[in-house]
Amino acid sequence: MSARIIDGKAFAASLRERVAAIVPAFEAAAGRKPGLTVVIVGEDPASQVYVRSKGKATEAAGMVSTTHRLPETTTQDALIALVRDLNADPAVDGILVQLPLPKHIDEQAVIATIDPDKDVDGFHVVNAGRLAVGQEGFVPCTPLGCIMLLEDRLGDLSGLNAVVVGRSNIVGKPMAQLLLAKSCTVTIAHSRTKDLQDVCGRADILVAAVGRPAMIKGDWIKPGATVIDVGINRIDNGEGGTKLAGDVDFAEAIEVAGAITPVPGGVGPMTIAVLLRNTLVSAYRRAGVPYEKGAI
Ligand SMILES: Nc1nc2c(c(=O)[nH]1)N[C@@H](CN(C=O)c1ccc(C(=O)N[C@@H](CCC(=O)O)C(=O)O)cc1)CN2
Repeated sequence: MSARIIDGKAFAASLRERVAAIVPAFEAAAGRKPGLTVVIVGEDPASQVYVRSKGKATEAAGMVSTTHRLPETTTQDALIALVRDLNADPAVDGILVQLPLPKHIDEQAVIATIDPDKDVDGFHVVNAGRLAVGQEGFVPCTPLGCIMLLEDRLGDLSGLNAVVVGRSNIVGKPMAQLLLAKSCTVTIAHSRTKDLQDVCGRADILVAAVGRPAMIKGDWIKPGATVIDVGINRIDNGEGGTKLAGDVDFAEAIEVAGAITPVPGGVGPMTIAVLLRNTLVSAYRRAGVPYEKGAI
């Protein structure tokens, strides 16, 4: 058996187009464009690439993109002061502080400063709480993108056994909450889980978000399962360079799974597409303009 490849790149492109098609209607109703501000501290090369991509995608969708590039030596107080200014700026609908931050800055303290109603990353504890109790808020972009891919592939997810390997605040935990909200039977597994292979083998939906290249082997996967690989690990390509690899052993998994996201080209591109979606939703909510929820 050879699994169907879930084309996250194509799905993300269509989501970005859908968002861009709605932006003019927002502008006509609100008299301004939606605005996303991204803050990056330091020179982490991968973060620089992601932030550039976010800026380009935001502009391509017809929104206002602003990027604050701060030096590695920026103090936590200076970063928090900038976030407070952005909270108070009516033209800013979405604030995103690129992670990871330099070690001398407490990420949680910075995230806690972001106005929850501009927190398009969905990382603020208020948005985590809203997700947990089923209230409207912002949901982290990567897990929401995974749910979109899963529903596109499987339709109704209710009753399915879902296993999420990884318990981070930005992927594992919100992913589990979203699957629960879709009426899946959810297990969160992690590095201390006993019989991890056995736990994974019971999953109709297996989400890997551990950050360990090729950790999930083919014989861990239930035949026909849908596998969502959130891992983006840079590894040696054997020719003196590097390449990206997921948390799932793709060559093995493709022989067993029913469908699987590749790395690259699976979940990754959904992160930025959903960010644009969250920014547009924020703009509508903040402007008090009604919008068709199903459309975005
Ligand atoms: N504030 C945030 N920081 C970080 C987030 C986030 O959602 N909010 N997520 C990641 C990084 N990230 C966006 O910021 C991101 C990661 C990967 C991709 C992506 O498109 N990946 C491609 C491969 C790209 C490449 O060649 O390197 C893919 O998987 O196909 C987009 C965004 C951590 N920080």
